[in-house]
Amino acid sequence: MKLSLATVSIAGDLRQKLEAIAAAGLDGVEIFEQDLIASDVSPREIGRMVRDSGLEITLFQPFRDFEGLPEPLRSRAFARAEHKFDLMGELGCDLMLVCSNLHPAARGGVDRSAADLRELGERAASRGLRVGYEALAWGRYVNDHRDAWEIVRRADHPALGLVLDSFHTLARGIDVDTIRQIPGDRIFYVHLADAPKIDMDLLYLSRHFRCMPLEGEMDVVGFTRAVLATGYDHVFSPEIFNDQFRGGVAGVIAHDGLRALKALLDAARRAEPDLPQRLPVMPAPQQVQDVAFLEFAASAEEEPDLGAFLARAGFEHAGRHVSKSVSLWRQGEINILINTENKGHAHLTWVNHGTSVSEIALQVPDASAVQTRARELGADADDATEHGPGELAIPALHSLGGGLLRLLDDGPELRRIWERDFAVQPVSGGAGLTRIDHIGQTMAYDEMLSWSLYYTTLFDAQKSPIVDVIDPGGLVRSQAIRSGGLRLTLNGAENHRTFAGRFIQDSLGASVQHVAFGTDDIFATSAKLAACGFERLRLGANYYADLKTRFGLPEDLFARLEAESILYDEEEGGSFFQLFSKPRRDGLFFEIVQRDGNHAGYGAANAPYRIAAQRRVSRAQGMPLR
Ligand SMILES: O=C(O)c1ccc(O)c(O)c1
Ligand SMILES: [Mg+2]
Repeated sequence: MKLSLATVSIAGDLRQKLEAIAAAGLDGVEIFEQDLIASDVSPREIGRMVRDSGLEITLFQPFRDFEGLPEPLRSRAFARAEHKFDLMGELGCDLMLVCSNLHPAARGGVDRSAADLRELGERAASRGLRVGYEALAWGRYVNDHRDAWEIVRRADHPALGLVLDSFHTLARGIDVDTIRQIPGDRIFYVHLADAPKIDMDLLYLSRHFRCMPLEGEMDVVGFTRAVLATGYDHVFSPEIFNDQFRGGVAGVIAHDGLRALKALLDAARRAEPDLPQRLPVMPAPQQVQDVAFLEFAASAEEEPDLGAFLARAGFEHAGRHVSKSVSLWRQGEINILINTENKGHAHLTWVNHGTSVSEIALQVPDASAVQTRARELGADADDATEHGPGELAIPALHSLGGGLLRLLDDGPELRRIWERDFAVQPVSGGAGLTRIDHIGQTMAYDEMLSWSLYYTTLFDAQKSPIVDVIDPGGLVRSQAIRSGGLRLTLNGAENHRTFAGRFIQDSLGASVQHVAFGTDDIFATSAKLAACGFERLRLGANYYADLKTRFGLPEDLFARLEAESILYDEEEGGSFFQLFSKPRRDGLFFEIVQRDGNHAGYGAANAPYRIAAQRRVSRAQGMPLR
């Protein structure tokens, strides 16, 4: 089995694309014709470049508008194909994709198409080449893999096979199990792509919104299982037409491609253990149990200010690291570290991003198995575990954006972290914050899919549909991910005029912008916070005027919400209370939430009003927001 990537999936000129695909560790590359024609490198030289970088060319594509044409178009199509066969000889590629015809003059008819493709197969075979036929979801006569297969079956030529593409099958809602009846050796190639569930013209959806397998909402695992069940064991190749990918960082997207492929094959193997192929073996994805701690990187000068921000939220100083300049702040089950070391990862984070979250530590069932899975999925885990003599070696991984994920478990070593690495003193109850409810990470919108892929492939996690949040400066898209006790909200900012976008610009890259803490009694917490000097974000009167009529809240409850600037939301599962701190000058803020019943949301309906209020505060503090 070979893992490949189509050049159309990433940004750059052909040379840059090949470098990125090779560096990501894929086995092969599929040359999209436009990339070749646009290049000033000769086909022979391209072939050499590919092989020199350790890759092979898995496919040349697409050859369009071929089958079912009347003369003289038919003869011209064959002449065009012969020219492409010459080119493939120079490239050193033996498989060409023919996609189903869109030409207005094309005629239907299974036998006519089968005859044309049979002849093309014969001509290809005479040069030692092969042809694969793919049904485009918007093909004029052929738009279903079952019809494409019937044509290939009737053409009955060894050099002609079928190309399957998860997008075309899944976007049309075709039962993937129909693939299981196709003999595996008649499938010549498999394209993989996912997409969000948006109801729109399929050609437009395909050309702009495809994404890597597992990044969207289609059942690409079911598709892949059906393909594997046929015995197919050749190439799997993401072919992603995506507006963000075209302008993204090629190396990152190529890396995502490999990660998506490996996680996809792993998911298929777990769902269907009897599959005949040798598939990548890695530890199972685990559910996170809890957030064990968060570490902020700061300078010694800035530590008092951050400490005061924590103290105003009810945190108490609870001890220090035995050998490093790291202080521990506690409340309920929550542990927050402030690291002011002048070397190591935290220091680097501070140098690059200023005061910001440098590590997220997660409690998992088996930390070293998570680290192994991450490595198998291409995460860098080697130099991440910094520790002094006599201190615990806590497994860690580099996550995206330069942060570290630290992994703790209940094994005999790691469960001793607080007694071994810290001198801890007891604290009182603070303001009643019990645990970290969720962590809000802000990134550029075009990086958001990479982040969600990272978390959802590493852990046993579910993602919620993306919601649009309107900031007066632009759109921010928000994606919630949950794995057991870990809830994340990824906020993708489209520009730097939004509150989130401004934060990315100021911190020079993606980072944690907010931490939400849970309480069991928002009003008791609110009173205690007031006593601690918590600076709460004030919502406008218009918000409360609307809230009053939105839900039938009792008068006294509503009055308290308004007086204490607590936001409210409701869904079938229960109610949700939110209270925000004013943002710091750097844009970081805290949120306090109470979930009643099974409320699983994040107050998306309130987000635009909260953001507008935050912008007012930040502008008053001198942050240059329009
Ligand atoms: O959008 C297209 O035209 C196109 C071309 C080739 C493919 O393999 C495909 O899936 C789509
Ligand atoms: Mg395709």
